[in-house]
Amino acid sequence: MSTDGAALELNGITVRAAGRTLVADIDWRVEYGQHWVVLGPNGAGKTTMLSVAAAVRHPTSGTAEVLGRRLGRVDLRELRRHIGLVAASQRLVDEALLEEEGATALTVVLTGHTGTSAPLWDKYGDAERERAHRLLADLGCKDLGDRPFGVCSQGEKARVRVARALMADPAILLLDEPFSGLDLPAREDLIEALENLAAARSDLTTVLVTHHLEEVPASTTHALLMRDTRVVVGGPVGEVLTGANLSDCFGRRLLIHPVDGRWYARAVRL
Ligand SMILES: Nc1ncnc2c1ncn2[C@@H]1O[C@H](COP(=O)(O)OP(=O)(O)OP(=O)(O)O)[C@@H](O)[C@H]1O
Repeated sequence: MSTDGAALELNGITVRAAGRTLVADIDWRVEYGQHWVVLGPNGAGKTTMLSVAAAVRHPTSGTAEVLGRRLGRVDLRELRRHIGLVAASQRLVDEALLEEEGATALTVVLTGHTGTSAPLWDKYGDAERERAHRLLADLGCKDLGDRPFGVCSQGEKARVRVARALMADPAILLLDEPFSGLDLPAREDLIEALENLAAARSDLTTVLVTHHLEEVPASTTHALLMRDTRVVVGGPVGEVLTGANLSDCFGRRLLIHPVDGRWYARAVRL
């Protein structure tokens, strides 16, 4: 896949459903190799916007180009092969099936190669198995290969999901609230794994949707803040993650503390 132009370019996109506007007039450009975080209150439109970026839904108006392909003019299934997506909405069906079958963590990662919710064994040779093992190791869970996915902890599952999304060697990795339900050590392990991934694969583009500033990896290069269906501000992370911008975005006076490349937030008590 060519890496000319932007990894993602949304021009004036609006998404409407059931008589409501879910996102309105969004302009957003993500260059290859950038690592974005998208923050904003519940219902701001983050997941809706990410579903356009993931080539899962079309905008109602405006244009969306993902990896240089214009949505509406390309085969979405083919395009999705180049997009790694980790999102609760997309995982429910797949994972229930895999857990029922007693699939191991390695098998779950292998299914990322075929983009299927069941393993297609004749498609996985030694090279794919080696790659799946390597990805598990890269995500800090090299000993999990033989463990049934169903018994893995929430933190282990979260990292296996990222390994699965990377199995098809995507050009862009989209993560929608990958930290939800994780305890503090599991969250920190996943953040470290994402930072290591960014360091190891300089060509990979990532977009992370999260609710918590504490979950923004130090490898993040850019931030987009959303509120009420719209973008409040987007740009280099150091310029965007300020107390003034986040207070504006969340509608509360917030203080932001950058520490060692990470960020912490708290409300100002009146
Ligand atoms: N298919 C749909 N039909 C009607 N309303 C929808 C649909 N999908 C989403 N919405 C609504 O659109 C708004 C934006 O939803 P979205 O999931 O994009 O927000 P979000 O910023 O990701 O929120 P959260 O942080 O709570 O996950 C919400 O009010 C949601 O209820």
